[in-house]
Amino acid sequence: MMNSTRLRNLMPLAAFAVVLAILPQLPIPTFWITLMNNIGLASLVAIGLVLLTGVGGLTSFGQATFCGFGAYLTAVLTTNYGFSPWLTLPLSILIGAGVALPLGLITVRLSGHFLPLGTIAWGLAFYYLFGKIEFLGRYDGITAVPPLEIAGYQFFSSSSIFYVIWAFVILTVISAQNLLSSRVGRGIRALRGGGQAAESFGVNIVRAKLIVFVFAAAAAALSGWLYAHMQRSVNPTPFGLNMGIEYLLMAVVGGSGHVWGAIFGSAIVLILKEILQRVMPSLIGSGANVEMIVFGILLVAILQMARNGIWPFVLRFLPAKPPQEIPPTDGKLPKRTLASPGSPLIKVEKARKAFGGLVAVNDVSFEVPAGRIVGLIGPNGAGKSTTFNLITGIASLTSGSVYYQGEPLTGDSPRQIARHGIARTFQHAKILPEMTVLENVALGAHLRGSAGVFKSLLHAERAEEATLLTEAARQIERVGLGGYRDRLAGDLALGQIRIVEIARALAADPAVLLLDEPAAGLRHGEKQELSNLLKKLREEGVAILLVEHDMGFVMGLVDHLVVLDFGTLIAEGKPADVRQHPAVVAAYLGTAA
Ligand SMILES: Nc1ncnc2c1ncn2[C@@H]1O[C@H](COP(=O)(O)OP(=O)(O)OP(=O)(O)O)[C@@H](O)[C@H]1O
Repeated sequence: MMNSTRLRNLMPLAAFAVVLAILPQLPIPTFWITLMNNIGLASLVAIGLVLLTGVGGLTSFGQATFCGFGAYLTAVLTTNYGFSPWLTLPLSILIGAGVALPLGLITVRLSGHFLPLGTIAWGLAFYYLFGKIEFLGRYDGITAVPPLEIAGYQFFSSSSIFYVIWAFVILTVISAQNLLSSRVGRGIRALRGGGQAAESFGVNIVRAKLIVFVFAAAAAALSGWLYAHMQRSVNPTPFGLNMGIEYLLMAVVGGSGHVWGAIFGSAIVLILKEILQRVMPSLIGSGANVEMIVFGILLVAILQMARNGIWPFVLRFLPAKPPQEIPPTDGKLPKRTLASPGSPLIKVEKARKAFGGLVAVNDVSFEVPAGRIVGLIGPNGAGKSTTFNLITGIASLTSGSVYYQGEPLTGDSPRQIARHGIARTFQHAKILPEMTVLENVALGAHLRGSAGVFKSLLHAERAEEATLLTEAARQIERVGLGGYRDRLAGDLALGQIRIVEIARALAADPAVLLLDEPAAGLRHGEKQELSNLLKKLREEGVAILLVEHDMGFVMGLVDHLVVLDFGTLIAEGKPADVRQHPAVVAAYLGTAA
């Protein structure tokens, strides 16, 4: 059964499909239909780029190459070997994805400007490769590619292939939206925030990047396949670096974070180019190629006015998205059996972290037992957050060990550590501001779901997704933010954002909770509620490690205190004893004690 949110989400798509269906029937010059076809082909590539660049944060100038693989494959197989184009359709998509996989494995790990440079390199290399191979007709390419055909009907005319192209665009929009709104998609969307929070909740960052990379390449290869059968010839020119740059421009102008922005951006860029190519020569005289200069200036002006592209601007005039409806479910998520209170869960043994000459954590040892709250305190720069990062695998130990139930965690990635049920919040909150509170918290439950990319593309994971969202909503209620469930997380006050982080950690069904300054920015009453929640979690058997500067909050809550100063453990024990400790009074508590 389709829920009403999903029905409402499908309405614009349905309206768009109806307009498209009518369009070729109207007395429109063929020229405009051909332009629409080109917009459709470009939209496919740009939708891939929205996922890759806008959502995943990976810039690629090389998408035209994947169009080339799709186009050349079908051109060769249909002309030389008599394959049916419908048979080459999956093969073209597969070759795009197949080439993207090793290329992605090499390039997505590159950070900063190396990735865009890498995409430029392959964009150039493959253009020359296509042009040099005898078998591919060198720079002349391959001609006499057959048109698409169904039951004897050949899609020769612009207005007939129009339907095929736009049917594929709509299918690609649906699958892109399905992917983005799934568990896998939340992991992909979290890449923009740097990925650290996502990794701490079990998202495989490299895999998430590869998924968008392969999706974008497959969409581009599909565009190439359609191009070959629309044009009925292929040569290297449309698959070079110039086109790669133009596709990226389309995604950025449209609004690179939005699937609809891709279609919008493709339309703006191609229509603008077309109009300028017609108008400018008659205004200035032909031969000077002035239209490209004006085109460039106009695009820069558009981006100056709308930095995030034009689609977000259009969205302001459209009705606001309705709150996400969670379909009723009686599905259950796996739940962890917690260890008996008092049994040691986390053991930090002679943990040491040196940043060059600075020893941030100096051979520190302590334990965090199940059903206990341990406070980790110390002056600014004492090494508390670094200790957190050592336990959760974000920073690597210089020496020493961290154990979970006697098992060493040393060398494990944050993702592997999260699997044990070790969940955390961050000192500098790492929420995803453009995702709702519900989506942010659902990211915490990532490891409790298992649906993969194919199920997500087809939206066949709806039962599991409903249980994940129900769990996220339950945790949001639990921390008292029920009224903010559908708000964008970035719109919340800092104190509330910290509480969202706690809800996200709780959605992971944690055995150990590491909270980095959770009370910062909270009002008195809110601190009281947080304190009650943490006490309740302790009763349930959760082990809590708490870094906090608010001594009133810490003293009334923790069972055991560990005090660091300049990276060294200077005292530990019951709060009442530790606050009397001369070294602690001298180093940290002073008059606050
Ligand atoms: N990535 C890093 N590179 C170099 N030095 C670092 C790095 N991270 C932390 N440090 C240094 O290590 C020391 C401990 O920092 P840490 O953030 O762990 O302290 P803290 O006790 O959490 O302090 P605060 O209460 O101010 O957050 C500081 O001197 C800090 O400057």
